[in-house]
Amino acid sequence: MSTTPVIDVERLNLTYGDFHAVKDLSFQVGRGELYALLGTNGAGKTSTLEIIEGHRTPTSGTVRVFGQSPLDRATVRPKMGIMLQESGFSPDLTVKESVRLIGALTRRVDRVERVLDVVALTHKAGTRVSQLSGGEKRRLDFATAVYGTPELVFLDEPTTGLDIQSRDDLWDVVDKLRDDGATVVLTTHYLEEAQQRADRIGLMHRGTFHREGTVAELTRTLPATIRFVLPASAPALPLPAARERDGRCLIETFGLQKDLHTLLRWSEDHAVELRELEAGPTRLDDVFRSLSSE
Ligand SMILES: Nc1ncnc2c1ncn2[C@@H]1O[C@H](COP(=O)(O)OP(=O)(O)OP(=O)(O)O)[C@@H](O)[C@H]1O
Repeated sequence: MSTTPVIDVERLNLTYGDFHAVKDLSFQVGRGELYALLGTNGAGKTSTLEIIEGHRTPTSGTVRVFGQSPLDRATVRPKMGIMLQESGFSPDLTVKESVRLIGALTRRVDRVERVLDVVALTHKAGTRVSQLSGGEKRRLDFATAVYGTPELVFLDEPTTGLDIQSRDDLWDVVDKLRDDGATVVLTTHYLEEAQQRADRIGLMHRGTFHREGTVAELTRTLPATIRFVLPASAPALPLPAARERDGRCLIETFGLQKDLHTLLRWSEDHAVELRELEAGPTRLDDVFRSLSSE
């Protein structure tokens, strides 16, 4: 089996006039991986993806997709399924005509009926795009990533506007694509989805990676949290805690189990109820907040 990464980005730079949008970015995505490119607004995610997808030329650096320049569109493009934030299908086309158009544009082979079934739009095949609901439009956008079972799939905010059932359905389809060997690059502002789904995450901030690694690697550097509400009459806590409004307390710790044990024993000894008690490891949201405040 080939060990060449599906995506290989080396010292990528992009400037818009004198604005340096992507700065010396390097990363690789291996075959079969789900890689989430996350970041603050304006971090440079879209710019980076546009270069990898072959829509934009970098100012400097090298990008290889399947070992080739993404600007070599005739070779690389048929292997990519790109679900943009908005595909821009003509509002006058029907759903079926739009799906057929994907086949013509990507030059991949598939059956339109199969794709309609996979994205649950068979019952809307004859409906014009202009008459679809927001979630249905999003499922039609998703057809671009499904048509012809591409080897590399880009999902740009794929679940925005989808109800919970449609989200689960979409992820089931993505799982199937991955079972067939597809590599997936995801961008999303739903950090929980990235945390659950991604093998690795690149966290961008101001044009460069702030952190990169597995979710475990990203969260390991931050303390776990214990949150609860304390009655006003409670005696002094056994551990240092930040006091927030209305008796809310926050303990940050690298020894979650030990500190939780200390706290629970203290509450029992003093007959103090810790209301709304929550304890858990750092979530990706917390990593993001620490980033935004830098
Ligand atoms: N065509 C352009 N001309 C000039 N500046 C641009 C252009 N496109 C993007 N930028 C700037 O480059 C920076 C990176 O933009 P980009 O769209 O790549 O960020 P992003 O991480 O995708 O952001 P978001 O999460 O807000 O969509 C931003 O500051 C943006 O204003």
